[in-house]
Amino acid sequence: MPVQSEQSEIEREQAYLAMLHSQVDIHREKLARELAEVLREPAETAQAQAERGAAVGRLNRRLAAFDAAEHGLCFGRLDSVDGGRRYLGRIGVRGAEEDEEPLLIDWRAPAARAFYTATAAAPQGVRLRRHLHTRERRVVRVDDELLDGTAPAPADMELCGEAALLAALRAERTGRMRDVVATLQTEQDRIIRSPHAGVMVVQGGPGTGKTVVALHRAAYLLYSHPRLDERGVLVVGPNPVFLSYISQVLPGLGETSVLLSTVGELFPGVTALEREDAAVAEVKGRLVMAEVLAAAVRARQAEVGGPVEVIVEGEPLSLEPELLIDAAERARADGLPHNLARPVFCRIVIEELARRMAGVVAGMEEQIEADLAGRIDSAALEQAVAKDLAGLFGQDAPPVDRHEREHAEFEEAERAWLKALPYDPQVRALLEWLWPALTPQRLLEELFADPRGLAEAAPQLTPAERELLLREPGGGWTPADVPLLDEAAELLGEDRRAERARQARERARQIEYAQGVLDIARGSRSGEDENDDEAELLSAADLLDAELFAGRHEGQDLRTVAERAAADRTWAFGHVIVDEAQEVPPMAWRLLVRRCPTRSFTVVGDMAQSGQTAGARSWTQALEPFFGTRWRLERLTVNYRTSAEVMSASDRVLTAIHPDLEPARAVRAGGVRPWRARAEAADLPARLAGLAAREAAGTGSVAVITPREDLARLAEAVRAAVPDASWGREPDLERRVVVLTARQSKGLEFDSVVLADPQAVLDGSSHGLNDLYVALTRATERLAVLHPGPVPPVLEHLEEREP
Ligand SMILES: Nc1ncnc2c1ncn2[C@@H]1O[C@H](COP(=O)(O)OP(=O)(O)OP(=O)(O)O)[C@@H](O)[C@H]1O
Repeated sequence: MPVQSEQSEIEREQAYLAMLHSQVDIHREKLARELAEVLREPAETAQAQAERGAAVGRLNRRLAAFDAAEHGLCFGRLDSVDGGRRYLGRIGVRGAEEDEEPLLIDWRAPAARAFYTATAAAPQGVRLRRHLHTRERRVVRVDDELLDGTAPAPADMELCGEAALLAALRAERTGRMRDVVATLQTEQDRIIRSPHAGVMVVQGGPGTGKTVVALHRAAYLLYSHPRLDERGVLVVGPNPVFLSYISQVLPGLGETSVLLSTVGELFPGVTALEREDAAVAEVKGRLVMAEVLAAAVRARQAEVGGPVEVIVEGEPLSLEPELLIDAAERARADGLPHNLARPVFCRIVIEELARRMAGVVAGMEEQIEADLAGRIDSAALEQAVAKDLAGLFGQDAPPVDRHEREHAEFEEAERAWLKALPYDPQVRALLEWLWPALTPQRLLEELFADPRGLAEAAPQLTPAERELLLREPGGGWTPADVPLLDEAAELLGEDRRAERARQARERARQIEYAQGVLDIARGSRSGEDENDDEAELLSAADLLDAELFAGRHEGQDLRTVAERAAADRTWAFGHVIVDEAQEVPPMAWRLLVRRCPTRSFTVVGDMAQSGQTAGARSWTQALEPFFGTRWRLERLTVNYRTSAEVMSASDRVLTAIHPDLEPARAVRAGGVRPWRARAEAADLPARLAGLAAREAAGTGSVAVITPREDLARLAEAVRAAVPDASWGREPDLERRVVVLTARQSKGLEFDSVVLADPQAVLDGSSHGLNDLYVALTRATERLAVLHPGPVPPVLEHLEEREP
């Protein structure tokens, strides 16, 4: 487009953008007023409170969407062959009149679709696609694409909005992923809008936009299924660094009903920060652990080797194993989890003990009677008793049936024991031993501290594998423990009676507090109500007020859906997105399926990037145990991140991992050629530091990727040259230079990558090739490899240079 006409087009679009922003400002103000009004209104019944909570949530979400659209509000325009024109943006904007055509169409609306799918070959009625590049509220450039057949046919792959896409891809990385609503590509759009309700798996090589697709799909689903807002979407990533990398994308799209989490953060109340050996985590992740835990719970249910004795009021009672086995079977009969079956078991045992105690007492009485009978003339005694009774009741004295009396006495004694025994310390100790009330934490700690118990619960594991699981209690939790805790929580169930009693006490306390507040308020009134009768009436009425007053402060849960979901282990999400899904072990899948009983999943990953020691080799192997064959596979084939040059540097590694996996096609060529250099082991830290400093002086972000064992030493060397460089458990991705391991770099990207000691990365784990592949494919522009020894054969083809 000639410069002058581009300028006038920019001005024209500027006017439209300014009008859109002023319209958004009006809508935003209206919403803020509505929100203030809702918050001001009293809500006294539970229903009113729930309605108010829902209204506040809805208004807050809409406000967040308006706020998020402040930047890049409008990014596209479609002109149709019939003269129609539509503007596209991050949100939909209506005009002042209800029936007016929308001023801006939400990118997720069906009417926006052609923006992502129209091509020169299949223009779908579109004549022109325009990308608007904006900075704050200003239009700075427009890119036009004519789809009327006048443009030359693309040489290889047809890109949608090529100029805008390439500009976005060339932009420097900031350490935070951005949304790409303006440049989504057709194959990505198809997956994002897929109506498939079940499990969708997206396989794609590095940089093909799997994370992009997953996050935009979450936004799309929340838009097209408004009810999903109430249940929220869970996005699971491999580690906190990755989550912080993607954390801005969905809020930037105005979506707040989303919880980003690692699997290790999904058990409220447990912070799983401990590290452990990959071999231990691998055993904990196996599906067989579900059986092991079930057996461990079973072993805590009256598994006794012989009769069990308990002394009640000095009386030794013995319970035979058959009786206990029978009681345990009856307690389990309804399929209740352990803690909920416990009261059933306890009741059966207490009934038995009460019967025995009543029998013991009756036996003692009989014995006394028998002893007396030996010494007293019983006929004379009965005569004397009859005479006494006649004296009391006249001739109507009730006849005495000895058996009936004994039976009634027995029953009464039994009832008394039924009441008393649950408080008897010996009985309580016995029941706690036979069928303890267990928390998931206690079950796991005790199991992993008990070699014999573990051997009995886990015969499927080898002694060496069981040895890996053993540890002292109290050592903290690891991420691999979390799915086990979750599994245990399901097997144990939660006896909520104590919690309900606590809530009742809490409510009584609130009412008492409210009453106190009202009393103080009343105390400041004039003395006119101080007539006794009236005071009596008042206090009853005030109690009602106090209840209402207390009620005002409960039930008003104004937390966001994500906050509520994060605090509730039993929260059922409307949809779950699993990124880097090739990393998810089977036990974690069980947990995730429980978090979404409707099994609505988007699963994205790349089998070639699996770092799991015993990871699955295929999606079928990974998913079949949980979803059977009920999942659909989609593929992404174009690599948007790395240049063709960087891609070809990693080709041989991919072939070594999976000869049958097709490498993704790089979207752009002509970048800097990757290179390698030999650096003697003793010189490696200094050489690496020098190279990092040189790269840092260039453009964009820099990652120095090191073998795990050498991270601290090499990171400190880099820091000596680049003091601002960040490394550690959660490095700051917004620093110019970040030092990390290949595992930590999963899912991330940097303008420049310097890889240190590839052979040590290869030797560092049984999945060394996969780790190396991940490391090489993080670079968008520049890639350099420093190798202390001979170069690994898979990297021999890189150009050799002086470092
Ligand atoms: N349509 C697009 N428009 C602009 N940028 C895109 C597009 N698709 C992907 N990208 C960019 O390509 C890069 C790689 O995307 P993403 O991280 O989603 O890939 P990935 O398949 O998850 O990669 P990996 O498996 O290596 O983690 C990101 O910078 C992303 O913003």
